Amino acid sequence: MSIKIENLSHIYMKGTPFEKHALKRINLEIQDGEFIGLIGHTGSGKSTLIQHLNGLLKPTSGTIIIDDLDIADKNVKLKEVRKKVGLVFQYPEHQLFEETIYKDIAFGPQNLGLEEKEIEKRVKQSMEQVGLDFKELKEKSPFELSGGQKRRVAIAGVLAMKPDVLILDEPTAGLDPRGRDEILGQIKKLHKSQKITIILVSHSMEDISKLADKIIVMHDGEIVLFGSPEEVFQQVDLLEKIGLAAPQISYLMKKLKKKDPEIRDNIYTVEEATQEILKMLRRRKNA
Ligand SMILES: Nc1ncnc2c1ncn2[C@@H]1O[C@H](COP(=O)(O)OP(=O)(O)OP(=O)(O)O)[C@@H](O)[C@H]1O
Repeated sequence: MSIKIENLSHIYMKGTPFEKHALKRINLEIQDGEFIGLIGHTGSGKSTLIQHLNGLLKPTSGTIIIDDLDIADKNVKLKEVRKKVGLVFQYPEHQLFEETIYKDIAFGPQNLGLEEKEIEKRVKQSMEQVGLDFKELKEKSPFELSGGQKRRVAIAGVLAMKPDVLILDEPTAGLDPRGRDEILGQIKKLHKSQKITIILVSHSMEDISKLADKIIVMHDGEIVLFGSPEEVFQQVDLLEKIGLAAPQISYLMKKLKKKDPEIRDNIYTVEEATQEILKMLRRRKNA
């Protein structure tokens, strides 16, 4: 499902002393099935942008067309928009409230008025899609699960609505490295198997670079970069100016790899880069 945003602006508390121009004439086109990473500092406008995509926020001006549907149009029902676009909020496990995992995931489809048989099918499928065992876990309380598993239940709840676009706001926030890897692995699998459009919001260039086909970089309410990871990483000066320095490491390590092919791929942190450079120096010493 394609998304086309034209001249989208959003001003919070317009006309008050607290007025905030959170989105400034955003233009963006996302193609069906793309995996998009959305990155930017706190306050750059990421959450404001994604909340427009499922109708939670209305534009101050501009249009958002999702699959030929102008979702800002007053006549378009929010229920229709939510069926197309699933949004997983930050810390979605805080919104789990039913006594069993089944009931929690079934909540959305029940609201759609689906038959019990279809609901069960969807709960089962969406649990499988996030790597949770249906039989073993369906009657358990969500609160018996680990942080990462709870989050997967919350994601399954959104998947059970069968959205064409899945937006995840900081899905790895607050998880330990294992939980992070699990969630990212599941999201990657999901994209591959379901071919849905995914927008992954993150502060971590590392997470995003591992998964996304294209990266959107936001700064102060504007999209300052939009392109493949390779294209975005090459804009070293701009990224440095807005304080997103990490991709520089990846970019420089790629350059270094041309001189020493044994350097491994996908290095995004200072620690990893240091390790690889030390290994490279050792290799040279032993050569
Ligand atoms: N409900 C609101 N009322 C007023 N201002 C708001 C509101 N929500 C966000 N803002 C402001 O709008 C700007 C963009 O905020 P937004 O939450 O979209 O940024 P973000 O990039 O998602 O940040 P984070 O990474 O912290 O989630 C910020 O300056 C923020 O303070």
